[in-house]
Amino acid sequence: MSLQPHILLTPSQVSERVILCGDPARVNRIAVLLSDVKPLASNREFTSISGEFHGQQITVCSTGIGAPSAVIALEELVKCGAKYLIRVGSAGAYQSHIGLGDMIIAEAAVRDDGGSSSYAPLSFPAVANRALVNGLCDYMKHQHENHHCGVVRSHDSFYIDNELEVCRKWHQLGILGADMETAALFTVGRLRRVAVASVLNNVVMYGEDVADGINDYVGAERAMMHGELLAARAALSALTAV
Ligand SMILES: O=P(O)(O)O[C@H]1O[C@H](CO)[C@@H](O)[C@H]1O
Ligand SMILES: O=c1cc[nH]c(=O)[nH]1
Repeated sequence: MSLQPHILLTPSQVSERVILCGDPARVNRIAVLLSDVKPLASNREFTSISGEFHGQQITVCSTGIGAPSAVIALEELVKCGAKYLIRVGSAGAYQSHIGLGDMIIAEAAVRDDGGSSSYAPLSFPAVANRALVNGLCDYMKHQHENHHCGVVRSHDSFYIDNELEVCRKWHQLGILGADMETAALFTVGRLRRVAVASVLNNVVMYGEDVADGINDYVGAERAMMHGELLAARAALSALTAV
């Protein structure tokens, strides 16, 4: 099969187990957890490497911001043979008990994004793969790290005028936090018959607690960097357990 037009990868370069992350810079931060790391490609928002973890080949690929580019990456990776994919992302919390650097493990996602709607009506649920979710939760329990399993919301906009109102609505409905890609990845992954999960590092406290976060800026920064690596470790553990 030919070179994929956006990720610039061929099937021989992609393993069955894949970590997806939004930020291209995160790819190299995740690389420290792998051995035998090889840079693969870098085009637009899609930066990729391969490496090994506990004897398994792993591909790490960034997806940029938002559902459209995340789904392009997913589709092209699946064409190259990816079968198990975990998003290692960041989120903003919708609940005040979720601290900075805490893990949010998405069991399902509210489809407030446009990307997933191009594929399926809103009545189609965005649900994670159960085996991968169990793997992520098992890892967190084993490490005694703060983690929260439940439903997240994926959206398309950061700067809408009624942001506070929207956050309050989803807070009241018990949604754990927000990102921009999880719902589309779950929806399209399900349609393409591949296993997808998402583990999100909380980088924004829920509204009422923002002042506390700013007062402890250094502590907050440390917690979030710890959270990013913790999410990646959990993803590697879950990917190599399936
Ligand atoms: O940290 P990443 O993976 O980029 O994810 C989150 O950060 C970006 C917004 O700043 C969005 O892509 C959102 O989903
Ligand atoms: O508040 C946030 C932080 C990261 N990603 C989001 O979508 N929202």
